[in-house]
Amino acid sequence: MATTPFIHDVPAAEALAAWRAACEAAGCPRRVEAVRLGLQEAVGRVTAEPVWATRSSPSFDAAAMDGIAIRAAHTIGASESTPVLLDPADYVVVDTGDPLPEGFDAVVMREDVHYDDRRRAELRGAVVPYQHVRLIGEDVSANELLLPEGHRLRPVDVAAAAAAGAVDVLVRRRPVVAVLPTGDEIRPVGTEPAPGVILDTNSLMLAAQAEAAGCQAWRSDILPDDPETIAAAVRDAAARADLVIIGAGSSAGRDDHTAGVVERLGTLAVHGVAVRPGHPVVLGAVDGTPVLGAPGYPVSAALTFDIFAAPLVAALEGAAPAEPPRVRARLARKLASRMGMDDWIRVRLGRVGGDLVATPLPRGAGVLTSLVRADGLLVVPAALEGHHAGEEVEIGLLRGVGEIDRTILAVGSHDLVLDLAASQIRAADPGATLASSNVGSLGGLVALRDGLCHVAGSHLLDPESGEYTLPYIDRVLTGRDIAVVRLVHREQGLIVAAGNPVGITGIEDLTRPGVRYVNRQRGAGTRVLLDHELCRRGIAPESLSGYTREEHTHLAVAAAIAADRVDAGLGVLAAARAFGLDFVPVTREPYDLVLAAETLDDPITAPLWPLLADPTFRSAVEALGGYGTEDMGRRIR
Ligand SMILES: Nc1nc2c(c(=O)[nH]1)N[C@H]1C(S)=C(S)[C@@H](COP(=O)(O)OP(=O)(O)OC[C@H]3O[C@@H](n4cnc5c(N)ncnc54)[C@H](O)[C@@H]3O)O[C@H]1N2
Ligand code: MOO
Repeated sequence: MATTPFIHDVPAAEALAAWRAACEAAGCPRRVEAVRLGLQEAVGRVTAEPVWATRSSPSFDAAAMDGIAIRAAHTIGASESTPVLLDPADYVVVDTGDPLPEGFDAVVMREDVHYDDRRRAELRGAVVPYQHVRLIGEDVSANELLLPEGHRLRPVDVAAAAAAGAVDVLVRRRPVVAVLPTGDEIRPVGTEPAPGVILDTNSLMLAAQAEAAGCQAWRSDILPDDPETIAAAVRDAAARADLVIIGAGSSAGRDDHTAGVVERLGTLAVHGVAVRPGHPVVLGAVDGTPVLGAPGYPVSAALTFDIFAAPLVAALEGAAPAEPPRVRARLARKLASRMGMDDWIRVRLGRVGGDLVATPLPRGAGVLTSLVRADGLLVVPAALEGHHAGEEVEIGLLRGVGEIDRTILAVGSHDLVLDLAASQIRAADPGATLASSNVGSLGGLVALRDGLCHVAGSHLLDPESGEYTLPYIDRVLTGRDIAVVRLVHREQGLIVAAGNPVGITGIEDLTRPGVRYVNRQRGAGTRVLLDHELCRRGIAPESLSGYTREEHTHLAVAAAIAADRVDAGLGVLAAARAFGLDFVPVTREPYDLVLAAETLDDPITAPLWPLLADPTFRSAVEALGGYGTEDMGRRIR
């Protein structure tokens, strides 16, 4: 196939099939070689031939209980009122696992045997033949098929194989995966960050993904964006590996050489798939070895491995690729998706009122934490424009349902105290999780109304009454039995660069020419607060340069100031401190947790309440700066 000036959008399944066909045509081996391994080394490997039992297990009739071996016929007619007495010659004391003595056909548990003073055994019930006897071959019989070919061995499999007479098994060797990071801007992990420097986090991840998929992985040095160097490295790797992964350079930039190199050295089967993230993927073969060009963005790289590399290496081992368990969940909010591309959406999951709820995480291909925090993956197929809020969707699980069922979903305004609480809850109970997602205070109350979270974090000022949050509850959650638990009081103010170089002294200064402001998103309590402060002073929002520029968290506001993209933003003192910035106080406000009253007694939220009463936690919160914990945990409604 000829290279096009730009990449195609081949559907994922078609791309995989085209890659397979190209690999076959290029003479890539269908399977890696088989090796014989001792059972203790074979777990995780895939069988290269069936395992037949050469021995029965048990290999003799065995007592299944501690007690006595008897002849069942001797007990006919025995009952509570007409017990049978067996002479010592008519029974043999046996322990679990002992061979059944010759001529005996049943075992009676010692609990059911009474002896008289002449050591006669009294039995108060009839016994059927082979009671408590494990017959020859009960587990497995000689000549039975124990494990088929293409089976990934688990601990139970090797134990059963050993019991059935095996000492070793013929399995596929681990496929070898070579990872070749490329890019002039890429530096090894551990290098000091500087503008333009990107740490090579992808090769760490891709190699680990390969190992987790059962392969042996190695990484080359980071290669410069030079086609000759990359070509030489690919040839070298192709000679030594079963799959070569070239990191980055997959797209259409001036320094993107992956597709060109693959085409020049061998076959370029696919460049560009209808998958996002992962769009510019390169699939081909060089010198009889499959080659995958993984896009540079970390989420794209990770998903590309799962979608394309994992099935390929599983096929090399002769096994089916691992499939995540699937569940159905309700979507917490509307999800738009571009037609023509499979959209891989990372989601958080939690169980609210019996239903699993999926909250989409940030979608950027560079937002690796979206995969870190994800409980599952939702694929919006190319044919769909997205999903409605509340629609039931299918999710591939990345975490156990048990853990998900113990996740407190906090949705609403972001506060650092929630992050601290999340880490403390996990430290105290490894099975419990607090997951907070930030949609602003109002968004949190709406999510609570719609049954999409357990707890909403809110600090919404009602300008008319001067009260926080409660008036909004009456409006948004009308008629519901709602509890409000105070979390903290906190200092809100203007975050400014260290040393306050622009000389901001208060809200009025935000209108000064040249002062660049960064706002919070609509529905965020901090934005409501700004609007209130502007209104009180008769300042029009349009007179702030940057009123429409939005960030979604206090920390993101602080980060923008630290990077000198803007001069000021309203936020909490703790966020200013976290970035070593200055702070001009504006007000002190309460931040509350809003929840359905019945949720107070829900076992899911149980880990939260003792934490709020814990003096150590309170001191840790105060140490963040700008927080008052005097009312922490007090129910104010
Ligand atoms: N004009 C277009 N530009 C881009 C397109 C497009 O269709 N047209 N596609 C975008 C998409 S989608 C993706 S995905 C990326 C793919 O980029 P490349 O594979 O060419 O990779 P680079 O441009 O070299 O890097 C992208 C990004 O990833 C970082 N990176 C690279 N290597 C590593 C590594 N080992 N560890 C961590 N991060 C890495 C790199 O520094 C860049 O930030 O292209 C878009 N552009
Ligand atoms: O397709 Mo790219 O891989 O979205 O980021």
